[in-house]
Amino acid sequence: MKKTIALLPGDGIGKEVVDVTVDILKAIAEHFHHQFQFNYGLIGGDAIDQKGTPLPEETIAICKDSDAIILGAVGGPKWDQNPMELRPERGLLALRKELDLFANLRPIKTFESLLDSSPLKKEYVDGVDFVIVRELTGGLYFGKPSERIVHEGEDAVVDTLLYKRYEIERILVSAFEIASKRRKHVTSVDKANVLESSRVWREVAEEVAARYPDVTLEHMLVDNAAMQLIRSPKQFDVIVTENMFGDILSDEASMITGSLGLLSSASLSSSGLHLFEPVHGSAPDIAGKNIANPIATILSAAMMLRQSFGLEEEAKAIEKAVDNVLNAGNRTADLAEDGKAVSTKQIGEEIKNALGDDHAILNIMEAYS
Ligand SMILES: NC(=O)c1ccc[n+]([C@@H]2O[C@H](COP(=O)([O-])OP(=O)(O)OC[C@H]3O[C@@H](n4cnc5c(N)ncnc54)[C@H](O)[C@@H]3O)[C@@H](O)[C@H]2O)c1
Ligand SMILES: CC(C)[C@H](C(=O)O)[C@@H](O)C(=O)O
Ligand SMILES: [Mg+2]
Repeated sequence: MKKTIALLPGDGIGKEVVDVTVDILKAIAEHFHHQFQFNYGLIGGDAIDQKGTPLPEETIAICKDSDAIILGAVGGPKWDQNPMELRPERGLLALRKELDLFANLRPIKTFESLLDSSPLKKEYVDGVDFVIVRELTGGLYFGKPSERIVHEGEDAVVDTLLYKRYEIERILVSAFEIASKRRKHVTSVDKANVLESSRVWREVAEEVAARYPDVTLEHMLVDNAAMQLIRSPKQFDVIVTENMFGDILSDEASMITGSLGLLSSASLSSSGLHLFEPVHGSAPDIAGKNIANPIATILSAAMMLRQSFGLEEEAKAIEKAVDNVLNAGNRTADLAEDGKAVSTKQIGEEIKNALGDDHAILNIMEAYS
C-alpha cells in the first residue's frame, strides 16, 4: 500500500516524539511491505519564526495533498506574549477548523503493566476502557466575539460559546456510532443547570439517542463528571462533550493511565482526511532533553493506520509492541522510578525492535500455516 503522510512536528517535545514515531512507521512499512511517503510541514512557533504565521498556506496544502496527518505539539514560552493571532496554538486551531476535524477521539485505557503508575488505587483503574469524544471545531474555542470590549462603560472581556445545531448533532452521532460498537453506553457531559448551549445539547442528545435504541444515554453535569472520573472511572464507556470540557476532562483522565504521555488521539473529519496527535502539549519543561514519553504519539500513529488506512494488523503490531516494551519494564521519566528511566529514543528503539519480534513470529506462523 502506498500512502502519503503529512508530518507536523511543531514545537518542544513535538519534534522528539514525532521523530521516534516516524522511525516506527518506517519499520512498519518495511515489515509489511508498504510505501509511506512523509511530507514535513511547519506549524506553531517554528512556523511563526520562519514564515511569520502559525499556519502557513503551504502547510495546509501539504496536509490536503496527504492521506493522513500526524502532529506533535505546538506552543512554548517563547511565543506566550505574542498577540493572539500570532500564538502557536492558533495554528493548530486554524488547521482543525480548515480541515473540519470536528470529532476528537481520546481513548483512555489502562495498561496492565502500569496499574501501579496511576495516582489512583489499582482496583479503581484496573480495566478502565473508555473514549472521550470531544467536539473540536466549535464552542468556546471558536465563537465570536472573543475580545476585550468596553461594556457598560467598564473595561470588559467577552468569549462566546457558539454552536450550530448540526455541529452538536454530528458529534453526538459520532459518539453513538462509537458506543454502538462498544459497551453501548453514552455519557453526555454538559452544564445544563447553567448554560443554554448545554440545554440545547441535551435536547439534541435525546433526539439522537432515539435513533440508537440499543445504546443508553446518560446526562452528567461537567463538575460531577470531573469527580466521577476519579471516583469510579470504570463506569464510563463513551463520554461526549463540548470542546473545552473535553480538553479539560481528557487531561484529567490521563492520570487514570499514569501519564499524559500515554494518551493518543484522532481528530476526524467527514472528508476522510484525519489528523492524529497526542493529547499532551509541547512540554517546555522537558523539551530538548530526550526524556519525553513518545508512546502517545506512537499510539496515535497506530490509530492512523487503523482509521485512515484500514491497516488493522499493522496497528495491532504497534500496540502489541508498546505493551511488550512496557511489560518488559521500560519506562520513560514520567513513569520511571528515580534513576531507572530510559530515554525517548531508547524506548522508541525498544518498540521498534519489539515490532520486529512480533512480525518475525507472524512470519514463522505464516511459514507453518
Ligand atoms: N495539542 C497541542 O499541541 C497542545 C496540547 C496542550 C498544550 N499545548 C501547548 O503546550 C505548551 C505547554 O503546555 P502545558 O505545560 O500546559 O501542557 P503539556 O501537555 O505540554 O505539559 C503538561 C505536563 O505534562 C508533562 N508532559 C506532557 N507530555 C509529556 C510526555 N509526552 N512525556 C512526559 N511528560 C509529558 C509536561 O512535562 C508537563 O509537566 C503550551 O504552549 C500549550 O499551549 C499544546
Ligand atoms: C493547544 C491547545 C489549543 C489544544 C486545545 O486546547 O485544544 C490542546 O490543549 C489540546 O488538547 O489539543
Ligand atoms: Mg488540551
